[in-house]
Amino acid sequence: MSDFSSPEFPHARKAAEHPEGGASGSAAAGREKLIDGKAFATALTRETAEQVRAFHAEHGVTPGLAVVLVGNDPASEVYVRNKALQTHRAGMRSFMHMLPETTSEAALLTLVDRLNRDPEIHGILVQLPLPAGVDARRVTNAIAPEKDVDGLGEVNAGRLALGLPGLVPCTPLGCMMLLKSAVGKLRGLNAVVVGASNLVGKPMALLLLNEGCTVSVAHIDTVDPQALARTADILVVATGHRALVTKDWVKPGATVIDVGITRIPTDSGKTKLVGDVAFDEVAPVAGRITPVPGGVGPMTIACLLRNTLTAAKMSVASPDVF
Ligand SMILES: Nc1nc(=O)c2c([nH]1)NC[C@@H]1CN(c3ccc(C(=O)N[C@@H](CCC(=O)O)C(=O)O)cc3)C=[N+]21
Ligand SMILES: [Mg+2]
Repeated sequence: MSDFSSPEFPHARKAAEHPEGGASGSAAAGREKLIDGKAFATALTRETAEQVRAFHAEHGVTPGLAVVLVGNDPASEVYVRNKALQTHRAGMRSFMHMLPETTSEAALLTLVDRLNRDPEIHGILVQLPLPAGVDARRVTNAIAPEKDVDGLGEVNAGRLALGLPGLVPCTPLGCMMLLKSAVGKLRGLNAVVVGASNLVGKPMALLLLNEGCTVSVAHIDTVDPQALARTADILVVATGHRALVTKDWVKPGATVIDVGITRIPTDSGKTKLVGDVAFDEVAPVAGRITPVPGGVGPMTIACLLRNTLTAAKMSVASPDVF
């Protein structure tokens, strides 16, 4: 069971001490500055796989994750591609529901209800965004709280706000693990979160607050987000605007976590992923920084698997949480 007020991150040391495990990003930045999310995620998933084996040996249960993808949003497809691979790598079962763009809200609610009742499924994730005309809040909230591995339903979101144990949204959880690994003690530090989405910005701010940071959130109506960002010891950027954060936004020595993923075309006619941070100019100023790709993205998936295992454990333990 994860605990918002004192999460334990057993691999923090491992990943921090072995940052050479295949991160991308600018070599000029100095590899010691890079926070290697990919290596950290690999270690975390390896540990999850071990726990899945032990859990199966004890209870005869294999954790199962259902993913519902409606339409063909490119960001969601990146996620699905990596997720299916990792789920099997962790020894879990994966149930994929790829539905057409025209799927109705009623059909989605019926599917979620069926998944809620299915004893082989311990985690349910409905990929966002959902098509216009579908009430995403209604669908997300229909997921049973004990299977809500995205942590986006009202029960888990409320528990996070109250500092109680629950299922924590995967991307913010992954960011917290990377921060603990890179920074160590967070208590008393100034943290600025740029972006206030329900998926990342808001839960991120709450996790940082629960760790004793002084937290500010910059959003679309913030008058001078750059000046606010410059006060940050910890800067988390999750806006979806590529290269928004330039070196003038960053206090020297700050730890920078880049949650953005935008796919852009390259000169050679291929595509590549870029973040919300102008990496090449920010990296020399920052104390530590996550690359894109190879930073937060892999951690999101590793945390989804970890949450699915947590949900499976709760299903056999008659939890007092929900
Ligand atoms: N309900 C819901 N929950 C989500 O968490 C959610 C979602 N919907 N919809 C889509 C976004 C996007 N997202 C990603 C997660 C990992 C990578 C990822 O693995 N990134 C690799 C990609 C490498 C590559 O393919 O090139 C990296 O950054 O290194 C990407 C994107 C989760 N999302
Ligand atoms: Mg929980």
